[in-house]
Amino acid sequence: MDKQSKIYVAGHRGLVGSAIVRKLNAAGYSKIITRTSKELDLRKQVEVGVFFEEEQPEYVFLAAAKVGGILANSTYPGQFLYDNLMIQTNVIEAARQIEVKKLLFLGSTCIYPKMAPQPLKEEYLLTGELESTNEAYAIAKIAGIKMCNAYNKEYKTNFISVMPTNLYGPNDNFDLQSSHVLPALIRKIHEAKMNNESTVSVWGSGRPLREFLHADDLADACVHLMKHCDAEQVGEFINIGTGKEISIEQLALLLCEVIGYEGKLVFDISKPDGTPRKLTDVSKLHHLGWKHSIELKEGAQDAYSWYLDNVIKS
Ligand SMILES: NC(=O)C1=CN([C@@H]2O[C@H](COP(=O)(O)OP(=O)(O)OC[C@H]3O[C@@H](n4cnc5c(N)ncnc54)[C@H](OP(=O)(O)O)[C@@H]3O)[C@@H](O)[C@H]2O)C=CC1
Ligand SMILES: C[C@H]1O[C@H](OP(=O)(O)OP(=O)(O)OC[C@H]2O[C@@H](n3cnc4c(=O)[nH]c(N)nc43)[C@H](O)[C@@H]2O)[C@@H](O)[C@@H](O)C1=O
Repeated sequence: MDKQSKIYVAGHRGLVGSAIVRKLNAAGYSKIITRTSKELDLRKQVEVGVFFEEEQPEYVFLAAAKVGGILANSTYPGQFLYDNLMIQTNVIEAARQIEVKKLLFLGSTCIYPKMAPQPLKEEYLLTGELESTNEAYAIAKIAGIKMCNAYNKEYKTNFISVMPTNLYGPNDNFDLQSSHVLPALIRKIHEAKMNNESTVSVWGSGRPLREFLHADDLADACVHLMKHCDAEQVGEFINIGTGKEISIEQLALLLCEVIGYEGKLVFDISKPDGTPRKLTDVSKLHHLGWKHSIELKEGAQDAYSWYLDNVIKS
């Protein structure tokens, strides 16, 4: 991939897609193609095919998807399955038809079995029952991995699949019903502080462990892999993470410190905990020459600053 390559970033307005566009712009890539979901609904196969025929991208970052936290995933499994299957299937097939040089597909570490050994190694895929709260989404993502690998085998494409851990950063989703835990807690703790509330509600027991990677780090890893690692080096897919975990309770306490809130945490056990742990084994990623650089405390401060500058002040 060189600075004149035609690069399509699907989902460019999202948490991941916008980070990838920022990273590519900063590195001097000048031919970046984007479309909003209003301009191009990637669930529509014919429209996707016409777009690829007309634009002829050479590289594709597939960061468009229907994405949400534990409550959204467990409430709308049909939409999560349908939208993600349609989006990824249409884009991967259209990329094959016009012989895109390379495509990077974004999955998620929710693809692993609920009780898989930790840290999660890539070979643990499909070795056990999935976590029920996001099974539909996980099945879609597993189908995407299998499709990229099937196309590499049959059509000799160069399609790589990456499985990031939980992400956060600029352009995250702060809607309290559909978001992930970190942006939800930033908003809830900030609002508790502004409204002088004595408590803030944390869903579940607070005991689950999660790993958090800043979207700018993820974007850096995606560009690194797109530039330097082909399908045979990546293998079936590759984890992207920090290899470090924290409990939800400790995350909430860290965010209270970052935001300057001194009230109490109240745990709402009517909400699901989800999978108890999903810590990535990142040895394969390190072996391919990439390691994260943004630690959680620094990243959380950056995410809160972005929230203040772009959500509160807007
Ligand atoms: N957030 C996280 O914690 C994690 C995310 N991932 C993966 O990273 C990828 C991106 O996630 P994230 O950036 O968080 O998601 P966001 O919800 O922030 O962004 C998703 C993007 O997809 C686009 N999109 C959704 N539906 C359609 C559609 N029908 N047609 C065209 N575009 C569509 C949206 O476009 P528009 O804005 O124009 O509507 C949006 O920009 C996903 O594959 C997700 O599975 C993996 C692990 C963790
Ligand atoms: C990236 C990954 O993200 C999803 O999996 P998840 O990690 O379980 O998602 P989550 O971030 O929503 O929750 C993590 C933990 O945090 C707790 N929690 C506390 N308080 C809030 C809260 O206010 N909101 C949310 N959402 N969770 C909260 C919550 O109860 C749970 O124990 C997949 O659906 C899928 O999208 C996927 O791939």
